[in-house]
Amino acid sequence: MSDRSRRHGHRQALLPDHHAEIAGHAPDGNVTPARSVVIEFADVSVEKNGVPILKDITVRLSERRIGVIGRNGSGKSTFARLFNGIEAPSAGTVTLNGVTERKALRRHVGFVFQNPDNQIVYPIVSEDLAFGLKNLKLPRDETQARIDEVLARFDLAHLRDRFTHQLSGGEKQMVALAGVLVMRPTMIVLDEPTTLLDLWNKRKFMAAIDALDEPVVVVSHDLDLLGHFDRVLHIEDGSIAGDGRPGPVLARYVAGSQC
Ligand SMILES: Nc1ncnc2c1ncn2[C@@H]1O[C@H](COP(=O)(O)OP(=O)(O)OP(=O)(O)O)[C@@H](O)[C@H]1O
Repeated sequence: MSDRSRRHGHRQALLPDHHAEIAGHAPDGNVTPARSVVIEFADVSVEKNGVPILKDITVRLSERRIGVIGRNGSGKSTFARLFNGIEAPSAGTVTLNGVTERKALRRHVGFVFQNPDNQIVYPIVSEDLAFGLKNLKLPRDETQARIDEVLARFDLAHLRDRFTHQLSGGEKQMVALAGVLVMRPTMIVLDEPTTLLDLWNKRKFMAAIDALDEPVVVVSHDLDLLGHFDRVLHIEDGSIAGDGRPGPVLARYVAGSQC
């Protein structure tokens, strides 16, 4: 399997069956009030080539907006990738509302990468959005309705028939997010999603994130993005060094960075 197809696996794998039951989307696709989403890491460690990357992480997350901060190489991306099973724990378990199997986690957790070029596969926006839906074998009308809905939701209808390679960085990141949302995931994890965006697109993208009903986990070095979140985790050297409301966690993190 190529790197690219591995990266896209999560989009293909998002299927509606269990998702309907967890996220509160009725089988006909209509959204009902979501019941709470709880993800639990129990004694989770990740080791690569004998190097401990994450060390015995135990945490229970149920907030709607969770930020993850930490120094370069501290283990944030590895932590983020565990949510939807792109990464496997070497020890311990990750459980989302009772679901632990990695393939099943992929069905429930959408993942947005830092660089949308790693996420967008097809040359036309509407084709790209249809890509993950193909596996669902939905009637054509339903596929088109979902695409129209997600484009309308983010004011992107004008991009429907555009070449993806001609989009601006901000437009690409919005299309990448739409490609995840069209699969109606239970929750969404974003790994440094605004790094490539200018100030305007960053604000627009984060406004879109704030508007989501789905629970969201955002890994970011941009502390301004996380100030209004419900909870922030500070990862340091593979462990959770800070956890709580953004104010105190971010303040301690900033204080710790002073030379
Ligand atoms: N296959 C591997 N073998 C050994 N070490 C690895 C391997 N893959 C990743 N690492 C190390 O794991 C650590 C954590 O990586 P990770 O990408 O999770 O960090 P991060 O906090 O997201 O960093 P950044 O902010 O720079 O993106 C890094 O030190 C990285 O070099």
